[in-house]
Amino acid sequence: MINDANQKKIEQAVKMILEAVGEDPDRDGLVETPARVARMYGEVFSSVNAPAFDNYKLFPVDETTEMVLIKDISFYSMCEHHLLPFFGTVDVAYIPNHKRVMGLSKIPRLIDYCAKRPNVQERMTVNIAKELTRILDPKGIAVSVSARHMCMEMRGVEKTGSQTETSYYTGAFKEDHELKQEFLQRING
Ligand SMILES: Nc1nc2c(ncn2[C@@H]2O[C@H](COP(=O)(O)OP(=O)(O)OP(=O)(O)O)[C@@H](O)[C@H]2O)c(=O)[nH]1
Ligand SMILES: [Zn+2]
Repeated sequence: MINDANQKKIEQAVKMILEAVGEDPDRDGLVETPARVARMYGEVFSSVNAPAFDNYKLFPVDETTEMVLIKDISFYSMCEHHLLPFFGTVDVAYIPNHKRVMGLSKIPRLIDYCAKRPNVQERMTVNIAKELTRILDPKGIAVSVSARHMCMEMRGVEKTGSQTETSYYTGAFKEDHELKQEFLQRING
């Protein structure tokens, strides 16, 4: 959450950027832009210095419950090198432990929590697994992230539509080749 002082700080910075690129920050279309950008940064960076993610509920299950897989969860984040968006989908699987599972909607919420800060895709991928480990202590986690990076598309190397894929495995997914293959088959098939 951005407080009033920081909102003003961003507004001043955006005004300076507009001036530096040769724009007139006082023209009609731009006059409210610094304030809008400050509010927007408040949204897309809302996890910076936020308290640990605690918006979840755990539910009891039988100990034989197997892989819980949620596919194609959309996310939007910002690359920390250029402050341009990278966005795509996350597939997450875990093997429950301690006879408990997490409320399903809380996994996309956790992904948003991990996404709403300046990021690199690799670190976001690992962070999702770390948060799930903290909350659930599962027998294993698999996280696969596929994303488009605007810093590679609209500038720089300009490779439109290229996808960056990252993954991270813990516990049973790391040790059990068949389980990892099952995860990959289910997310790709
Ligand atoms: N590993 C990783 N790299 C990223 C990510 N997002 C952006 N990058 C890269 O960060 C690098 C920054 O490299 P620099 O050479 O300092 O920046 P640059 O001069 O703007 O580089 P170009 O993008 O090649 O023009 C670039 O290669 C980006 O593609 C990410 O999530 N993970
Ligand atoms: Zn970038």
